[in-house]
Amino acid sequence: MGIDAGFDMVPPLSKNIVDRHNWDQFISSIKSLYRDDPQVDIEPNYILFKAGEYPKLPFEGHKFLRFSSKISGANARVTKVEGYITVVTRIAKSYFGSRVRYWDECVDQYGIYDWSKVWESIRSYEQVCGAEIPISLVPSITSHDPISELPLFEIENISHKGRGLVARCNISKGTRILCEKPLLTLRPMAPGDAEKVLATQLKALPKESQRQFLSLHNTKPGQHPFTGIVKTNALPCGPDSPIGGVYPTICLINHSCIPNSHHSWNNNTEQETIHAIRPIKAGEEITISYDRGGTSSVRRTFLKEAFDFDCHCHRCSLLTPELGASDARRSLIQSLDDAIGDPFRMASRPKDSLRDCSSLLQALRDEYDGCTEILSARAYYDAFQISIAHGDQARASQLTANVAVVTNMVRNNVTTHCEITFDPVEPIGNQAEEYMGQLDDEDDLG
Ligand SMILES: C[S@@+](CC[C@H](N)C(=O)[O-])C[C@H]1O[C@@H](n2cnc3c(N)ncnc32)[C@H](O)[C@@H]1O
Repeated sequence: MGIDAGFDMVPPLSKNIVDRHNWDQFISSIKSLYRDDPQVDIEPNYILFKAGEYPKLPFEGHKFLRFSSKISGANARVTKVEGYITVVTRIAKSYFGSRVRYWDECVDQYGIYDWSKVWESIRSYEQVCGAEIPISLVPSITSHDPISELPLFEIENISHKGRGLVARCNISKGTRILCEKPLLTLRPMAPGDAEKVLATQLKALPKESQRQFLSLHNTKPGQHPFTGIVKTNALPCGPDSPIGGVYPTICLINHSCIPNSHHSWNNNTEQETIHAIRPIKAGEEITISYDRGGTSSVRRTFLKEAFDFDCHCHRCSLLTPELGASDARRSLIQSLDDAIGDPFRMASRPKDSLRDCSSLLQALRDEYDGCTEILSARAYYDAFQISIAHGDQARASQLTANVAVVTNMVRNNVTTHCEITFDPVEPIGNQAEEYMGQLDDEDDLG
């Protein structure tokens, strides 16, 4: 008997690249913190804390459920196991946030997992899982022209932009153009540290992958060349992920403020995927968006500061009157989006909020030449939420057809979503939009 304390990882980590990356960083921090501590041993498969009940941290994060020990009794007092638990918990929280559930039986808190499961997980630390295929050796999947069996694109020099991908044949909307595993991934850190980490990662790659990485564009060559390549090319591994991935072919795709393709991270396959979001003609450049929207001056400033280039896309190359008209539409989109996001307005004036959703959809269509499924996703979702919040089941159910298609997009974030299927679904809408438009005074909403 005795009193236990520790933390559980809830839910457990998976084998995906993001979890693996975070766990590796966490283990490195623990190793360096306790490098000179004679009571902490680095065993072949885990870190062993020789205190209390000798808790362990495995090198394979997906096996981990609990870090704990009895914290009462002579043994524990002598070996200060409580201190290890406190410090390891704090560091784990900095990497995994609320997934780390601290518990302490002294104050009637108990772990989430059954002890039988925990013991089973600890026993599994002894065996190492089969070696994983290094990311860089997994080939990319490139869609092919069904007639010629050649890839759908070629790499060409593009005026003012360096290299880029150009469609070899007509590509229809929804086509998966390319799918790649990252050559390497990196989380934000000081440039000096990043350079060292990247040098180590690069060294471990096969020669061909090293060559691919080093051949990528670098807007900031100089003191930190590897970091410069990552800054110029990395795409986030998932919505809002701090981890960036660098890809041999996807990183050759240039930016456009009216892109014809979309990039998304698939957490299950750990691949970045490029889909056509509008029909692309043979000879047309394949482009994605690096920016966050806004008027041309906002985009220009962002692209210069974040990526150090002046945009030469079709939209930014328009003459003043057309560019001015585009900027006016972008400002309208921004103000409608802000108004829809106002929770007080949504609660007190739902009809106005729904009208804004409808106007936003129209403004998006005007600005993006009719191809707005991705950007429209949130507008439909917001309209659905407003209707549901006000008990308007009829309108909400009209919107569900749209929401069914778009929730996937919204759930995965409208800007960098994953796992979106671009089946040739009739754009969400027409019926639901008409229904949203019927906002007359007799309407029972609000
Ligand atoms: C990820 S790389 C794209 C591939 C690059 N063009 C190459 O030659 O390797 C990003 C760089 O491409 C160029 N680029 C991308 N989109 C551009 C655009 N719309 N206008 C001008 N340059 C662009 C910029 O130099 C930018 O730093």
